[in-house]
Amino acid sequence: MLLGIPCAIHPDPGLSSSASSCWGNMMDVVLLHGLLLLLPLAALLLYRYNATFHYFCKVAFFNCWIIAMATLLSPFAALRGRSVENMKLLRAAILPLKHFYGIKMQVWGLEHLNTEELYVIVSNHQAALDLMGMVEIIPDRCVPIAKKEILYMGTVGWASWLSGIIFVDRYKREDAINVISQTARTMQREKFRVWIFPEGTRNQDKSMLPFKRGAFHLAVQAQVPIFPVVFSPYWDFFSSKEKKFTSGTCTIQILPKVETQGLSSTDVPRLTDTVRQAMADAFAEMSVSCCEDQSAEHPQHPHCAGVGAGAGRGTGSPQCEENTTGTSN
Ligand SMILES: CCCCCCCC/C=C\CCCCCCCC(=O)SCCNC(=O)CCNC(=O)[C@H](O)C(C)(C)COP(=O)(O)OP(=O)(O)OC[C@H]1O[C@@H](n2cnc3c(N)ncnc32)[C@H](O)[C@@H]1OP(=O)(O)O
Ligand SMILES: CCCCCCCCCCCCCC(=O)OC[C@@H](O)COP(=O)(O)O
Repeated sequence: MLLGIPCAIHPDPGLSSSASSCWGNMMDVVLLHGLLLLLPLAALLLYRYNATFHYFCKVAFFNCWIIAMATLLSPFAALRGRSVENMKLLRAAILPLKHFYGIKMQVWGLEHLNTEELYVIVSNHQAALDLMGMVEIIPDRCVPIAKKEILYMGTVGWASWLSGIIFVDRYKREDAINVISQTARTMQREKFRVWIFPEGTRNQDKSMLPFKRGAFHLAVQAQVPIFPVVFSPYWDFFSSKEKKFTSGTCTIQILPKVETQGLSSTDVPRLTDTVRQAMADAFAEMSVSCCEDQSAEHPQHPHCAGVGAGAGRGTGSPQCEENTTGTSN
């Protein structure tokens, strides 16, 4: 008997039709087992040697991790209710991801964020992978502004809502402006910081998109400073166009704060341009050191060396904090 199928092991040429169909069943089972063994092997080989398959596996793992964590942690977050304190759970859930992907995180200028005051963080937005960089530096009591679509992503939406993430409908300008104006009032009252991606969408081009003005209106209305944050280009380890996802290094640079005290809505266009220019300069500088990294055989904190000269705009020297992971692909 094989897996509950009563059957002779060796077929006899003189067997009845029921016996030969029994032999057929056994062959099916053997083939099925063979296939079941071969499939993981084939997947393993594809993962190892096919960059596109590798990319999709890693992206799928990223999404599954977020969904799993959101599903696991939402009930705990729900006990507290909607609260910015739940961002700590979200942060802890995402922090380990860099280890799985072999992504090293280098942070410069973290000392700029070590202040009691409230502020708005603006950063460039390359991919969902930005979440891994965000959790490296996100200060206490800080919530991102996100597109409303995330709210409808099942438990991910639920976890995001419970963590106090603020949602805007990008296709309804009036509504989005209202949400931002209301945020300006509540961030002072409830003492929280806000993180906005002023490009408004993901962008992996060599330059940043024009900035939306909401973040700057928010900072001016709340009369809080802006901290520009720049993620170095992901080109050497991630590209959704080329379907590339390898291990690599991401540098996060926190630029000195830009004050908004005394500014009004008429100053917003100029403020937006000033901040974008500072970020674009830092991004360009990081792009150079990013490409140098690729060619250098033994880079020794190349980003620190590269930025020390240019990006120490303003206070203090840039702090280079390497947050290294062990694994690679
Ligand atoms: C518990 C454990 C759980 C574990 C699991 C975790 C799950 C993890 C999941 C999730 C984590 C979080 C993930 C975060 C990442 C998400 C990232 C995104 O979603 S990025 C997309 C959304 N973000 C934005 O879109 C930026 C904000 N947008 C804006 O600021 C825009 O300005 C907006 C929408 C308000 C309007 O956009 P316009 O396209 O119309 O363009 P404009 O040029 O900016 O504005 C047009 C006019 O309106 C004025 N305006 C804009 N905002 C104003 C305001 N607040 N007040 C007054 N006027 C305003 C402007 O000054 C402009 O007018 P004039 O040209 O200057 O005359
Ligand atoms: C029920 C199905 C759930 C599927 C859940 C997939 C989990 C991944 C969610 C991670 C959120 C990452 C945040 C992010 O990076 O969103 C992209 C937006 O910023 C910009 O959007 P777009 O570039 O304008 O499309």
